Amino acid sequence: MPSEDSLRQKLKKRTKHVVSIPRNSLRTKKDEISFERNGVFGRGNETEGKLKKRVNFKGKHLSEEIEERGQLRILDSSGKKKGVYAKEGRDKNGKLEKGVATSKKRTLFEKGEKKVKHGPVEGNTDHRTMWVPGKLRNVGSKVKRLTHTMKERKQNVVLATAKPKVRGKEEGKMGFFGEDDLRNGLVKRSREKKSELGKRKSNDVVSPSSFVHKKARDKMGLDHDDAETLDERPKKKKRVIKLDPYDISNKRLDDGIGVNGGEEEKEKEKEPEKEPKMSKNAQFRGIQPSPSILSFVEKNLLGRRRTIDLRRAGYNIDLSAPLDNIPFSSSSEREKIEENVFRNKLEFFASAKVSSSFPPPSLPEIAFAGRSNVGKSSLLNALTRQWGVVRTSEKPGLTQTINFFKMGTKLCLVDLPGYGFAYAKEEVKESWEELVKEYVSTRAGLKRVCLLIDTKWGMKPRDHELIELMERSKTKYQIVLTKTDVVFPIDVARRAMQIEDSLLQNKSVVKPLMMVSSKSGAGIRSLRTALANITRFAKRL
Ligand SMILES: Nc1nc2c(ncn2[C@@H]2O[C@H](COP(=O)(O)OP(=O)(O)OP(=O)(O)O)[C@@H](O)[C@H]2O)c(=O)[nH]1
Ligand SMILES: [Mg+2]
Repeated sequence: MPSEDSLRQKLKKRTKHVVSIPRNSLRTKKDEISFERNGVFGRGNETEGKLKKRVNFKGKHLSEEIEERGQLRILDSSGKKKGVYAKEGRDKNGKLEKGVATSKKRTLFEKGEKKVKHGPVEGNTDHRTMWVPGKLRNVGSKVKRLTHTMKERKQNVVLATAKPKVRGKEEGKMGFFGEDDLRNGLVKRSREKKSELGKRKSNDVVSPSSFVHKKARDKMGLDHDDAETLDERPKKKKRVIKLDPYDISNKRLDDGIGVNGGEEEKEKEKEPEKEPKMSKNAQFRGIQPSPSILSFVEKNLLGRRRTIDLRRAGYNIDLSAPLDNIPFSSSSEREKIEENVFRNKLEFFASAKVSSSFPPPSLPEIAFAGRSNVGKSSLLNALTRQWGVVRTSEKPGLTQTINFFKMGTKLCLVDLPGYGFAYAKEEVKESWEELVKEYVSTRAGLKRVCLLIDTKWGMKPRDHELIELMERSKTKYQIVLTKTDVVFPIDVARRAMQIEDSLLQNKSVVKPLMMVSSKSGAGIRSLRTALANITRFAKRL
């Protein structure tokens, strides 16, 4: 077996040659130990081991080995950043650089981000490139921190306008930022906004990761879409003007409401009520006055009128109130009162706080009752045209006693205290009310009670109370609407119609309902005539 022996010897020689040659020349024992300490070989890097084997097998010189290692490390460095830096600490001869491959270097490994601050390893730009994403991440986080407040302020705008445009590569790139942002926590409101956007684009969503990226892009506000912004704006509501079908207050009387045969009235009556429950105001606006009332309102120029209308109607508007003069009359003519009774001087002769103080009934009496401030005292002055005899006031509750006034020797006018709201104590007001009730229900010689109702407000519960009382005591009463000058003519007619309808069943009420204005004098003449007739047929007591 000489051939076998020779082969073995050859093999031994080869093995010795490979192992013995390079160690002393390229690497000292110290270096080896330091490498092991640094953990390059000690970590059992598989790639390193393979490389070593392969190089040894190829029988190359170790200087070449190092060079080759350097190349391979660059290729290998994609997932082994630490290893790359450790290896960077060597020079071309395989020795470690001063202060790099030592413990300082190790600390740099541990604080990965600091490496960038110290600068990349010389002569290895590829490795610097490796850390670019990390660097960007740092920059991104810093920017995020600095602009955090600003983002919060502008968040709504950014989120509303953010829309992912590009996918694939860019999406992956953006993932760095998006994940960072998500880690740092998103504001609740932004999540809600983005979820809305996500919902809207549910068809586009491919995977949860892409959704995360999209959210991140939304947050960063990198992509903008104007169309999206427009969609996010709150839509303006269209203004809807509701028309009250019953409100005809804007219509003028000469528009023919109810006057021209009342065709519209009939049509409206046929129509079934769409709204079963109407407000009181709507009900009032739905009242259709009778033609007789409307013509009376027009004839007496009742309601709020323009001065030009009064002038055209022939009234001398230069005369002081009341304007109950006849058309085209002069100042002297105004002094004439057609009714003999009201031409007499008005004289106060008695007042009573209690029924026992009432003067003995010697003349036919006409009393003026109503709520406080309704214009009772003013009407007395207007009727007699003797302003100042009866005291009036803007303050409700001026008249606190029953005041008796004589009109010559034929008639007695009685001014009653008002009821309802007044500037007086409750007990006092109650006593007035009781006195009034007693007077209207028991007074002998009382021919008529003019129950005054404010045209604007209409009848109130206490008015109904008094009416019931007069109905029971069979006292004749007549409704007089006052202050007609403060409302529209159509509303005067409506109020008159409303009250007439409500009193249809009453027996003691005297018709027609009267409408006056002590200020303008409208309707005063008609009322005066109506009251004068009472004295004409009244028997002297
Ligand atoms: N616009 C307008 N105001 C009036 C009219 N009649 C009276 N007034 C005013 O209403 C207020 C009250 O008038 P009065 O006559 O004192 O009322 P009253 O019913 O006697 O009041 P009491 O004595 O408190 O019960 C006064 O400021 C009057 O000027 C009217 O026809 N038109
Ligand atoms: Mg009064």
